[in-house]
Amino acid sequence: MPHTPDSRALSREEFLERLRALSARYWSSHPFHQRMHAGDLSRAELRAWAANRWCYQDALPRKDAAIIANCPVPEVRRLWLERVVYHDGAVSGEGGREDWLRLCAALGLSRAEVVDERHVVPGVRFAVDAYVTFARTRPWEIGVASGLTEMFAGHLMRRRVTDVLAHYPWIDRAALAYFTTRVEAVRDEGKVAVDIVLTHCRTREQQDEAIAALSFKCDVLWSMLDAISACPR
Ligand SMILES: O=C(O)c1cc(C(=O)O)c2c(n1)C(=O)C(=O)c1cc(C(=O)O)[nH]c1-2
Repeated sequence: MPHTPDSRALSREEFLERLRALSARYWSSHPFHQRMHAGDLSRAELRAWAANRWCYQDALPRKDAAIIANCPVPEVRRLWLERVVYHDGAVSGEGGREDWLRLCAALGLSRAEVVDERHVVPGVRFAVDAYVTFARTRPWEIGVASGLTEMFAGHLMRRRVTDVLAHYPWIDRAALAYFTTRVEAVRDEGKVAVDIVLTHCRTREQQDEAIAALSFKCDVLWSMLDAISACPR
């Protein structure tokens, strides 16, 4: 489809600047994460966090598959498929979901009680469902934009590994494989996703929708931690 240049469109630099400005609303500044990084969470709180975040981890490949299903661009579908394989693993027993379950096991949660989601609170389920529905129902490039919180995630994950090892000595490094592995992937995936959004959101309307999508995603993550914070300590 030929593009008519939009005179109101932001330059790549301005657009990127507007997206990056949303880092102020990222969940790194949520009080629950701040308590986690300061070593103030009880074992019960860490377990509630891991069991609830499982819901998010489990939804990611479905969210990414929804973006693929909506996307008419083969090069983007090929790139995006790597995300599904990353989380589900190339074979059974591998991948991000399995690494998350290993972290849960190290925190004292059985596989069965995580996978059946008995500990997942309604606010987390609502937030995660909203994220998957967003990817299913919005244009594919706007779905990609909603995942751009990954631009902010690398720094937070690196700090998480250091802070968790320092403050919760009963958790060993092997249990944190999800994060130690994910840090590298997020850096590369983040660059790919930013480039896709900057390239495919060309009109001012699309750019504004992409910024709103990233804002929505900040709300999804923040709401998850609000709901997790209300779990018994
Ligand atoms: O630990 C974190 O703080 C964190 C944050 C995010 C994020 O910002 O959405 C993701 C992840 N981790 C993550 O591990 C991950 O696989 C991931 C995928 C996505 C996404 O929206 O597609 N976000 C994130």
